[in-house]
Amino acid sequence: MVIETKGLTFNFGNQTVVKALSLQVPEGSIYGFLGPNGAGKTTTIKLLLNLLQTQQGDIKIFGLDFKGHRKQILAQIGSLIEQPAIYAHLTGKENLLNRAILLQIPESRVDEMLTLVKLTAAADKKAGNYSLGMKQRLGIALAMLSDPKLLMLDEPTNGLDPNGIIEIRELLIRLTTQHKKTVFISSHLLGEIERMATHVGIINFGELLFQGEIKELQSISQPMVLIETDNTVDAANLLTKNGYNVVEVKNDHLTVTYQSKEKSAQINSLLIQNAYPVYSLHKVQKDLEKLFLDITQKPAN
Ligand SMILES: Nc1ncnc2c1ncn2[C@@H]1O[C@H](COP(=O)(O)OP(=O)(O)OP(=O)(O)O)[C@@H](O)[C@H]1O
Repeated sequence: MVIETKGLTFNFGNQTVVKALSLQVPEGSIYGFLGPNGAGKTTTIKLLLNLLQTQQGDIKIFGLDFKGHRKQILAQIGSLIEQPAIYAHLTGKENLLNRAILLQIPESRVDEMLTLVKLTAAADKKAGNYSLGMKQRLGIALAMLSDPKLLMLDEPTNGLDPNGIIEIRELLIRLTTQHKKTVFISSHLLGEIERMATHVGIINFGELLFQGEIKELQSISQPMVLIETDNTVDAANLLTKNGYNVVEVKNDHLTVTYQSKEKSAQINSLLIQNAYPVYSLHKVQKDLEKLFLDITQKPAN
């Protein structure tokens, strides 16, 4: 594991904003850290970067205990929290050169980073004139300059247009697949994360509600059978009497929990034998957006 926390807890005054968090971020993953606004994502990232002092629990990064290996660990993490620290009056390239000199990194890395984030053509433009998406990419280039193993990004696509979002997504996928990095990215948008993440952690009110591979999240969403018919209330009664779990009754359709394809065929026969016309019958997977809402709509304690 690249990041492993146990019982990580943090309070602001008497408000517990991170509750006994046990994160497991595998090497080479894009780990999407999902949660609505105020869930505790930024606080968690700040704890992982030692920008906030851990009050309770343990953090291991690269297999090393944070306590005792702080410097060694932080030297291998690149991060982008809120706005990137960019000098608006300097060009993109000058911003990178400045940082390279400061960190005693060979200047050749600057051109490599410009290529990586696809800013070569805009290298000599003032960074103040960059679009938001270009600024974010320059921020990622700055974070990657020292060639860290782990990149931590706090809502890097906030405020970006769809093209800007796609560019960041492609960049992060390149970083993990071609450059063997691990990316930890927070977001409140599931749709955005599911297109790139390999692993997901879902946090709400400081608590981890789900953690696993993206496909596990998809598989825990129960599929349904949607049936288009008439007299839906009566049809629903018939199905219920025959042991089917009807979850929704609308004017023109019914939704029943999916069990198997044979059971779906039996539903079809049963309705037809009882003179309910079946205009259509198909299996639907609950989309992740809906699943995310279901998981996070847990009331606060
Ligand atoms: N410096 C602070 N002092 C007191 N409370 C704070 C402070 N920073 C954050 N909080 C509170 O901690 C909780 C978690 O905030 P945090 O910023 O970690 O959430 P988040 O998931 O990153 O949300 P967002 O997407 O809105 O940034 C919120 O209730 C917030 O109001």
